[in-house]
Amino acid sequence: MTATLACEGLRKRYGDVTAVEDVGFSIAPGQAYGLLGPNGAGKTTTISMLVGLLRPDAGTVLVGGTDLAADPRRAKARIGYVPQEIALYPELTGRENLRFFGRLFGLARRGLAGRIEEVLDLIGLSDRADGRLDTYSGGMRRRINIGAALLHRPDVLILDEPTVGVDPQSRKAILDGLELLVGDGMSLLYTSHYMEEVERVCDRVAIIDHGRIIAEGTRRELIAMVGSADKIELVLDGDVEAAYAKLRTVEGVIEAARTGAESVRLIAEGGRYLLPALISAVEGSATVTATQVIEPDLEATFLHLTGTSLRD
Ligand SMILES: Nc1ncnc2c1ncn2[C@@H]1O[C@H](COP(=O)(O)OP(=O)(O)OP(=O)(O)O)[C@@H](O)[C@H]1O
Repeated sequence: MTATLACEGLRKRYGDVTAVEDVGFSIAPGQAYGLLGPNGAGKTTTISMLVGLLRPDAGTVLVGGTDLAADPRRAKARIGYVPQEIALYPELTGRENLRFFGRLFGLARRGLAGRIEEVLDLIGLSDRADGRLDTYSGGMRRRINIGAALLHRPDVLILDEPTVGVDPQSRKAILDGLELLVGDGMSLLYTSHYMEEVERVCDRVAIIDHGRIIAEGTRRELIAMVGSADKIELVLDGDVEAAYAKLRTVEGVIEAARTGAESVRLIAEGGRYLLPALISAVEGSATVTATQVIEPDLEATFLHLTGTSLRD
């Protein structure tokens, strides 16, 4: 099957700064692909090369099998690009802004009005379409950005950190809308430094750091890289020191630490299933008054691979 979007060996340097080095991945039709990395990791530079705004120093981009460098017109027609900011017209309504972009992109007048209504529905702004842009929240404006990128029915939608600076309500509307689009068969390239968004929206994820992809796979594959151990927090009432000594000996417990006068942290294989054994182990010394099992997530993978936290 031809990939909707594929790139290989992408490189971009700015003087001494290597912004992107040897970046490559492939997005199948209907796949939601996440590019996860901290600020400055090279996400925007990568996207700029994928959409033809920046010429790579090396590497190739294929959009639906068409080489972007050889036939940019044809390749770009299949891409919907949502940059971090686009200039919208504050004195025009949401609908008028979409009409403006539709004409700017060269869409035929015939059919445009109907397509605008479809897009307004997709981005959840049908009932506010006649409001002026300067009365919109930041999140509503971002949704108009997304709508503008969808007008020409692209095969792949590329979004550069679409929820930065967006209110929670719009954030939810954006993520819900993207899930619907993917459900309808659109491919997505989603970049973010919020791992919980990438975990929610994307089937496959590349972790990018210092311009390079350092890990790639399904969410499950990436999380498996940190191993299958869970973190368990226990709050105890009674002789905590004696209980702690007993907990350390329970089979499956890999590490144990006192984290407070009444609390203990354990790292254990299959932590969830170990809880009954832990609770009975401390019997006679203390009772467990609260438990929390924290399963590994992409944040843990990122920490494991880079030694730094995603949110710096
Ligand atoms: N025009 C430029 N000139 C010089 N250096 C640049 C330029 N654009 C980006 N860089 C550098 O390249 C690296 C990657 O930047 P990029 O904007 O692609 O990262 P990012 O992951 O998109 O981060 P952010 O979320 O902050 O935009 C950074 O070190 C940045 O300072």
